[in-house]
Amino acid sequence: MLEVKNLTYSYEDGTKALENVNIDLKKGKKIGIIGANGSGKSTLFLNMVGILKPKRGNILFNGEHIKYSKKYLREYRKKVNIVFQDPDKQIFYSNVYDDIAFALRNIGYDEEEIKSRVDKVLKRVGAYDFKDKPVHFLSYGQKKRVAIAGILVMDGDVILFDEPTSGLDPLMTREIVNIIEDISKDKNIIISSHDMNLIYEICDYIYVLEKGKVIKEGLVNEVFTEKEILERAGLEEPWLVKIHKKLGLPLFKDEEEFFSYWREKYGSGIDWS
Ligand SMILES: Nc1ncnc2c1ncn2[C@@H]1O[C@H](COP(=O)(O)OP(=O)(O)OP(=O)(O)O)[C@@H](O)[C@H]1O
Repeated sequence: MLEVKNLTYSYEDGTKALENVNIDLKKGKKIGIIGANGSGKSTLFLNMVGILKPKRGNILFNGEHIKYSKKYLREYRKKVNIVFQDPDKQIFYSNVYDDIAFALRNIGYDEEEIKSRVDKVLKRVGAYDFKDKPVHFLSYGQKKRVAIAGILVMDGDVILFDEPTSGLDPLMTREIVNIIEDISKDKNIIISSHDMNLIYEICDYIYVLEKGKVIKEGLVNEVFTEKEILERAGLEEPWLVKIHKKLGLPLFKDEEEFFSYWREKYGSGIDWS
């Protein structure tokens, strides 16, 4: 599994973007990295996938320090990969199918195997219907699905999502959330965002970044009830947390928790269906 140990990173111009950051993916299946603009989320992700190299500290995968040779990174990115915020950074081919097939062709799979794998991921992200379309005709949300499919087709272990819903309308946001939830059933995922509602809904363990430092980590319910920490990090409480607090209710993560609390307290007098 992936681990970040005492990571410090500074850019060429001297900006210290990360300082002594520790992240352990074993702590949750769906890890959230939250922080305001410029807090270091993207820098952290770029270090985790080996695009940037730590000035101090290490990235460990399955207990071993990652290496920075081309050969090592090619193998590493079959296991750990990133879906960038901007899908245009990720899509290189003018045709959807070819773009997703690219990595598999590079590895040397035969075309039959490639077709079966590509079709499978296209269906999984709801992009099968436009698989033969030129990429420049796709909407932003459709490109986002193609970018996710391009990573998913590698069938790795860990996927990092950098601001996965930024720039999407509510309907497309919901669809991307559903795709991420589905992917998280068989992969470890890590999501960076300043959308607290999204992180609250999806993630189980959270790290809060402020000016390159982790100022808090913990289970969702522990982190999101700490208003001062969120304010310090320049973030807002999720709307659901605000409502819980106003109503004096304990913090429920999902409908199931809410209904079982309600049934226990008030019996089954109300028909919620
Ligand atoms: N190439 C670069 N050269 C110099 N400084 C940089 C570079 N990229 C990022 N930074 C700086 O590093 C710090 C962390 O930036 P980073 O992009 O990692 O934050 P972020 O949390 O991802 O922000 P956002 O939410 O806006 O994407 C900021 O102060 C930023 O200005």
